[in-house]
Order: sequence, then structure tokens, then C-alpha cells
Amino acid sequence: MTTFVIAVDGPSGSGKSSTARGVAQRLGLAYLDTGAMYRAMTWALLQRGTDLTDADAIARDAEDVVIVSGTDPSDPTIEADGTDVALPIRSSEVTGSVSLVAAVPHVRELLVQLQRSTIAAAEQGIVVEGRDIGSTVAPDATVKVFLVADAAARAARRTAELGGADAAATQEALARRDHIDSTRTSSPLAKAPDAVEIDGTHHTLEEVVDQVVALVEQVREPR
Ligand SMILES: Nc1ncnc2c1ncn2[C@@H]1O[C@H](COP(=O)(O)OP(=O)(O)O)[C@@H](O)[C@H]1O
Ligand SMILES: Nc1ccn([C@H]2C[C@H](O)[C@@H](COP(=O)(O)OP(=O)(O)O)O2)c(=O)n1
Repeated sequence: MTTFVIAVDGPSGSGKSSTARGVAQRLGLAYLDTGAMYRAMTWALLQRGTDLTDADAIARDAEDVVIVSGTDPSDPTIEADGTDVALPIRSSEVTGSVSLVAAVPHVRELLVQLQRSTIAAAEQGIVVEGRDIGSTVAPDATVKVFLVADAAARAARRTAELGGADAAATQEALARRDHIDSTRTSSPLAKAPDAVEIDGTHHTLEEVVDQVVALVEQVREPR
């Protein structure tokens, strides 16, 4: 039996994690944050002292990194090499390097394989969020959402999350990461042709979750 998958893709700070978790909790599904996996890989390579300007070194060292994601939406966990990395993967050091690591094709092969096996193990269905879920990881997903929000709104949300950091610098850092994520050659951030675009700029998180749940209900109970 194929797993019931809801794919949520979009740029940084558009609300993917909060929306995907909310939808999973509402519908009793598992939840997978694939961005956390790329961040955990980046953390582990930084720990090893891998030269992150050298794609071959990244590809070689990534082979030995063991990443484990817990998929309970009320308590998602992420481990790298047996260490709980939920906090360190949000550091500015990891945030500033993750796009370099995520652009290396072999890293993507390793993590996409892991993502697919996590999806296959989720018997009740799963909400998966990232950049390439609808296009590459789960092209047969039942519902695909491409979540967007204005660059200024995304930066303001991230700034608030970081305790009022420099808003202009945060917006610039988001734009830089989105540019790298959208222009890399290996499965870039892209809206799948059959994804439904939702703009959350002027909606509360609750309203965005409602919109995704409504899409799921349309598919589950076609009228
Ligand atoms: N619709 C929304 N309205 C206001 N704030 C939101 C909304 N969706 C998410 N947020 C907030 O924006 C920030 C970034 O959301 P997050 O889910 O981490 O985005 P992403 O996973 O796309 O990077 C979080 O602080 C979150 O609480
Ligand atoms: N499926 C994915 C998920 C994330 N990535 C990359 C791109 C992002 O810059 C980093 C971190 O993703 P994450 O979702 O944690 O980023 P934000 O929370 O939106 O800032 O990983 C990816 O290439 N493919």
C-alpha cells in the first residue's frame, strides 16, 4: 500500500514547518522536516571539520553521517551521529552553510533515500515539508502545497523568532539562501506543476492550516 503523503514546499520562512506540523496534528498524521535533515548533515560535517567549499569532501564525509528523524508532530526530534541536534542545527553557523551542503548531489541522494524510507514507514500517512518534496522526493504525493509569503513578511517572522535580530540582515540572508536553493542544479526549490500555491502573507497560521486541511478533505471525500 502506498503511504498517504501531503507535500509542503516553499521558500525559507514561508511557514512550512508550522503549517505542516499543524496539519499533521489536526489529521493524526506523522510529520517530517527535511530541512532539519540537511541542517543536521551540515552540523555533522562542521563537527568533522569538513571543508564546506569542497563538494567532493562534502560528498565523501556525508557517507558516514547517521541521521535519525522522529516523526511525532507534537515532539519532532532530530539526531546526528547519536547526538540530539535540535538546538545546534538552528545556529547561524549551520544556517549560513546549509545551502552549500544541500547543493551537493550526493548529499541529496543520501537524504532523499532516507526521506523515502521514513515516508514508507509512516502507516497512517505523513506530512513532509521541504523544497523538493512534491517535485522529487514524493512526486506521487496525494496533496501538494507550495507555500509562499512576501519576502518582508518572511523576514519579519524570522526576525521575531530570533528575538528581534537585525531585520534587514535577516531579509538579506533569507534572499541569499533562497537564491542558492532555487538555482542549484540538483532538484532546486521549485513548485511542482500539480501543487496548489497558498499565499500565507495575510493569513494566520490557523487559517493556512485550515486551507491545507480543506484540500486534503476534497481529495479524501470527492464531492
Ligand atoms: N501564517 C502565519 N502568520 C504569521 N506567522 C507565521 C505564519 N506561519 C508561520 N509563522 C511564523 O513564521 C515563522 C517561520 O515559520 P516556519 O514554519 O518556521 O517557516 P519555514 O518552515 O517555511 O521556514 C515562525 O516563527 C512561525 O511561527
Ligand atoms: N527538501 C529540502 C529541505 C531543505 N533544503 C535545504 C534548503 C534550506 O536552505 C536548508 C534548511 O531548510 P529549512 O527548511 O530548515 O530552512 P528554513 O527553516 O526555511 O530556514 O535545507 C533542501 O535543499 N531541500
